[in-house]
Amino acid sequence: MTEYEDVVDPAESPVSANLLSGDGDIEASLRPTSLEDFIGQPRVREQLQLVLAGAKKRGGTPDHILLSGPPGLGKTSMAMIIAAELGTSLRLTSGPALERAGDLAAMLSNLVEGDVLFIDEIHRIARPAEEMLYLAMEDFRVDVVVGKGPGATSIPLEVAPFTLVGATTRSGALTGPLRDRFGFTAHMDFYEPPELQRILLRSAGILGVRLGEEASAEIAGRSRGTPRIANRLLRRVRDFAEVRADGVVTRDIARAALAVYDVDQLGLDRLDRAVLSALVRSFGGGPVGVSTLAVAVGEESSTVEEVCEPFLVRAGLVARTPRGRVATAAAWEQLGLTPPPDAAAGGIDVRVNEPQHGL
Ligand SMILES: Nc1ncnc2c1ncn2[C@@H]1O[C@H](COP(=O)(O)OP(=O)(O)OP(=O)(O)O)[C@@H](O)[C@H]1O
Ligand SMILES: [Mg+2]
Repeated sequence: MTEYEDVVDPAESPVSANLLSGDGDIEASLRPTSLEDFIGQPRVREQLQLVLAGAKKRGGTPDHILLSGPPGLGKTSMAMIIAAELGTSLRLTSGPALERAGDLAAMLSNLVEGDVLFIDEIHRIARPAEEMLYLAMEDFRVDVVVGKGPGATSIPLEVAPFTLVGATTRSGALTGPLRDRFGFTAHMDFYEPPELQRILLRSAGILGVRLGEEASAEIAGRSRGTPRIANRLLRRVRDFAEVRADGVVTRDIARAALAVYDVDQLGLDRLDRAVLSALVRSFGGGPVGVSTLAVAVGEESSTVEEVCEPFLVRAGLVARTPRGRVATAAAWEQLGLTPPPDAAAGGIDVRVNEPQHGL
């Protein structure tokens, strides 16, 4: 599919479409490559800097690091930066790819001392591989089982000291033993508009887009706190500016382009609005379970839970309660409806099964 087809396809939303996947080469070219270069997440950056500098000073490998947060906030970029800062190589795999323990054993036995092993979507790792990972993380060895039944023997195998970097959009879905083996957890949070603005201006520089200050603020405000969305909107706005104007992205051009793509003032796209609308109109504002909501909008429950919901909660439109998801008064107003007198206020986030954890 060419860029142009991508642009005119009305079924594609630039916001949630492919949010869980990347955008290939362009995305790669926009990745920050050092901690210095990484915009936003000041706490995470400072904490990581200490973890890495401490390990370097001791001449050892740093503790295993877990990066958690919604999609598109820079977890993969950060994993690459960790390896770059350590001056080592990054071996990349993902939870779903590690279906059998043997897949992981092969990966682990190929590691060279100091390597960073990056496991994306680590919450989706299969149980046998996960159990092998415990041992590898703690003792830098694995037991490879050879044969079946009573004749099976387990052969211990040394693993070179490495640093595991795990990324997850659902840290609550990680088992306790796995979570406990990470020495440091970095919680990536949504970005503030001024940070997104800096990211946009940086990306525009790399892509050669003439982006004005006001236009960058306009796009930043509608990027749902997410750099990947900011970069994607920038590319869509650029198309608009090049096709319908002289290529310069002014605030008015940005506004007109975003209107074409159905991205509203809050940055909500069609799927977000469908979720809100189902919650309010079909379920009277809730409480309703996330899987029921997903069925109502014809989406995967994981997409609704990991892509839409974190931002709707953060925007104060949806509250998570132990009994299910509830529309806040702001959600009713967003849809142009009068909230019922008992509508929830924003900012409520009571999660029952997701333990909060730090170090
Ligand atoms: N702090 C940042 N500064 C500049 N660009 C960033 C930053 N964080 C992310 N990006 C941009 O956003 C894009 C998405 O980042 P990345 O792939 O690292 O996210 P992710 O958290 O791994 O997402 P997912 O959970 O979907 O895998 C990158 O291509 C990069 O260009
Ligand atoms: Mg990623």
